[in-house]
Amino acid sequence: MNSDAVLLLETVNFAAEKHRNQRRKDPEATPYINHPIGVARIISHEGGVADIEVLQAALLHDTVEDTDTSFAELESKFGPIVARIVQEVTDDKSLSKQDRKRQQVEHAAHCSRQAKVVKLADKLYNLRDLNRCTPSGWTAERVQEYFVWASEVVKGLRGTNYALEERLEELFRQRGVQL
Ligand SMILES: Nc1nc2c(ncn2[C@@H]2O[C@H](COP(=O)(O)OP(=O)(O)O)[C@@H](OP(=O)(O)OP(=O)(O)O)[C@H]2O)c(=O)[nH]1
Ligand SMILES: [Mn+2]
Repeated sequence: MNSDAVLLLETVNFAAEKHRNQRRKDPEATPYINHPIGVARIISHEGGVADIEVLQAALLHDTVEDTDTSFAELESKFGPIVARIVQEVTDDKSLSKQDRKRQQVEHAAHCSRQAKVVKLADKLYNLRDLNRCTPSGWTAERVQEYFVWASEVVKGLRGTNYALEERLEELFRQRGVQL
């Protein structure tokens, strides 16, 4: 039995159940699970990273932030390393939105390499999604502000994965945003 394959299916199934009632903000209300699956896929397919714990953390990365999942639950099901990576990429929801955004910029450089890979792929997925279509209710200015803020976060993540950083740089360049 290929235990990595079994583990990944357990993880993606857990994430799918947790995000089952959630939709993306695009006009078609795409199932939310497309996002964590896409982030994990960017890491393996484009980043060339096959670290099972990083791929699991990518699949789980929004479960605590956006569903009823706790870190204790992740730790008991998937172990301390996966739970720690998810914790590193989870915003503190008790803070105001402005403080959360500022904290991401400040914390990026202090994350582990594993967490940095997840954060790079998360930003890459979301920026591509913004290029694909505008979330309901977002103005062009809000989209541009997200690019500018994301570039500030990505600055702290540099030196982690050349392929992902190159692709992010190209997206920022297209928007006239200096990294
Ligand atoms: N581009 C895009 N984003 C969508 C869509 N639907 C949901 N999102 C999520 O919205 C978040 C970005 O929107 P914001 O307004 O900045 O954040 P908010 O969720 O705190 O309101 C991202 O969260 P995140 O993954 O936690 O990442 P981050 O905000 O920490 O970078 C992203 O995954 C969509 O259709 N397009
Ligand atoms: Mn995300």
